[in-house]
Amino acid sequence: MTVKEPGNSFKLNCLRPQEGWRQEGCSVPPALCEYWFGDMDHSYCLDCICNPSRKRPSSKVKKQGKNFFGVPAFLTVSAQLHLEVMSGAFTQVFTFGPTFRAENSQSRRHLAEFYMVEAEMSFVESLQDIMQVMETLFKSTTEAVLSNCPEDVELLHKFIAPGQKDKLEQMLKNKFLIISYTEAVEILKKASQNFTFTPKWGVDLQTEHEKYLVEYCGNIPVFVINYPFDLKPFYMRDNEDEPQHTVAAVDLLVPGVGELFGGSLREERFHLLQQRLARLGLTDTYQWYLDLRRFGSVPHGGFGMGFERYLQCILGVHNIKDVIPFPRFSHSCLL
Ligand SMILES: NC(=O)C[C@H](N)C(=O)O
Repeated sequence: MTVKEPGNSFKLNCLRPQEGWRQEGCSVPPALCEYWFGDMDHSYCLDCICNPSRKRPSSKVKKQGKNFFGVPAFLTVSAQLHLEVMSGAFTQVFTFGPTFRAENSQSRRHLAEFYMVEAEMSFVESLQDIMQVMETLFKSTTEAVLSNCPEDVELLHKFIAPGQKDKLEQMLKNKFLIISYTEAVEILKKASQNFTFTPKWGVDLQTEHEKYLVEYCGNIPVFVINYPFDLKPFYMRDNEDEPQHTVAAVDLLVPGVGELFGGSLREERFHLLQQRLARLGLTDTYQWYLDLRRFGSVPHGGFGMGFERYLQCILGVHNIKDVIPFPRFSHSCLL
């Protein structure tokens, strides 16, 4: 392994297919499964990669020929909607599979193809319940990785991210913090730091904002909850509050990476979902989703966690392209 000065810009090509990847990269999926099957009693669902409709423009990674399926098909951006169907039958479900996003980004945190762990739980009525599962998933998986391959994690920490071990310990031993989106914007407005994007209620948090918030919170992972209604997708549950109208959404921001998990309570109320889809002109596309509510639904919610970002977070690897053997990103699909 070639070791360069910490802080320099380097590629971990040597690590990708060798020990680091095999030990950490490969020990995470079993650790995740152990958590879901063992402690949580979730059912594993395989999801499909080709879907007939797209939820957001970023799913346009590749448009399949119309003739093959008879309808235009797109690569999946999330298994969530299918997991919602399955959670109606099996109560608690999860999946772990490839996900595609056509973000035109060269950033150190984005890939066009990545893996996501997604979970959906029925009879969940508060964000608190979802955050509890996110926090235990993060902590128990990390503890399993640390106890299954301590030497390899130590080696990576020593040469790639000195100080990461202490940071990880802080994350594991402290309770994650919770702030609302509105509080987050207030904190950012009061910051002495000049941001490239001026923080403003109703506008998405940028990477620089997420970084500031995590540092402000003492480098402990922080849940940001209740985002503006107009910023979020149609399936998130309306908090029906005013004057600042929000939905029951939650993102978990972690040191060094920013957003690691995203989730929400889902809108299970037929009339509210129907109005929202109609306003967005999506009624026909999501008729099947609406039917899930039409014929009876239960309060439910879930989340997704980016697998490669999780590896970045626990190992302290700066660039996401260094935790995956064959990274795909805009204008790059090599090998
Ligand atoms: N399953 C989830 O809640 C993940 C969410 N659909 C996302 O795309 O981030």
